[in-house]
Amino acid sequence: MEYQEELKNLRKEIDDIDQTILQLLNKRALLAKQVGEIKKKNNLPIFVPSREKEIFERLEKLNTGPLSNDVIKHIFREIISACRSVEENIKVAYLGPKATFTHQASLKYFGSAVDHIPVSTIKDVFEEIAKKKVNYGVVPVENTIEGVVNYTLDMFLDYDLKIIGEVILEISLHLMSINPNINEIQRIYSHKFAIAECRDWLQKNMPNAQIIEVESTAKAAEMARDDYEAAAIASESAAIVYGLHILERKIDKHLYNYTRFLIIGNEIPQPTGKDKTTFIFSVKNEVGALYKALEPFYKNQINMTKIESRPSKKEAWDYIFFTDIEGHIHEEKVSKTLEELKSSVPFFKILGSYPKAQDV
Ligand SMILES: O=C(O)C(=O)C[C@]1(C(=O)O)C=C[C@@H](O)C=C1
Repeated sequence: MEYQEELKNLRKEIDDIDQTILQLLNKRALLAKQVGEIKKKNNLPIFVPSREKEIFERLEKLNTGPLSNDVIKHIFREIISACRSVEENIKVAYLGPKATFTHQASLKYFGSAVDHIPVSTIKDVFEEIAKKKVNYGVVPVENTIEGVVNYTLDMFLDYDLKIIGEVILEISLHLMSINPNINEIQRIYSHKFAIAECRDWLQKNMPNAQIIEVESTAKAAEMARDDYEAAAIASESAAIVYGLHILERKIDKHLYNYTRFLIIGNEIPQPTGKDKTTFIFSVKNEVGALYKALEPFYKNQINMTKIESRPSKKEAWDYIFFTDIEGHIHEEKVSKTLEELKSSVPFFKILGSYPKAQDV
């Protein structure tokens, strides 16, 4: 009986704390609203990734536990997302349908208090932003197993939009079905990347199943919901959204299966000290042209983290180089080096300077 009294007292203390948290959350939201009014008057963007990053880093330093930094980040992502939504209703288009990995990336980046709008193609994501129907967009750009999503890179040649951020997700692919018996599965639906990532497991464990490619892992889950003899390879959240049983977990069997997504918008975010700049350029078709173009980066000690070539689609055998470097365009060293490159090549364009993804 004594413990009941103790429980009652502890719960009373929790109730009091919840009340204080509730009052403070609303107080925080009202302050954000005032910040939002100043930003609107001065024509500044409502979403400020550099400020959000500063908040997460500060809290990480202040945190003494027992809650982990990951948990704190998760909670504050939602608090900031909710406060932002009091300032403005932000709309984000992502490569749908609901429960794709891109949807998860969008939730991870913006939190749940924005309008996450599914669209059918990567091109539609760019189109919605260009037409100002949404503020931002989320698209996949590369996977550690399957490589670059060329289609996303090509879109930057057709649209004058900026990369404002990136987010990295660990990919775990599961086999799922409305049918709890794996032995009755005749067909398996999934996206071509997911099928390739699970090929070893499929050959070994389900060699007779028919493999059917569809547009996304989420679409696969939706189709499996309506076909009792079928399974889908998709994410945990797709299993939840479409009400499927997970028959086998993590069939991709890759230790490092990550996908990087780009957040697309119109502005260049402020520097945070841990940024990345992405640009594209072409070179003349002559000996040493690429070597000469890249020399300023070596000379000025700027770390180039990626370079990817794609056909320009203007002339046969003419290429555009998609390049990532460390640093922000507002840093003098970076802007000077890029000026140097710009003056020596036939084509150059900045795609964005944005905070590096924190995890991984
Ligand atoms: O500091 C701001 O600019 C705010 O609008 C407040 C706030 C927050 O909730 O802390 C909300 C949205 C911004 O992206 C950054 C931070």
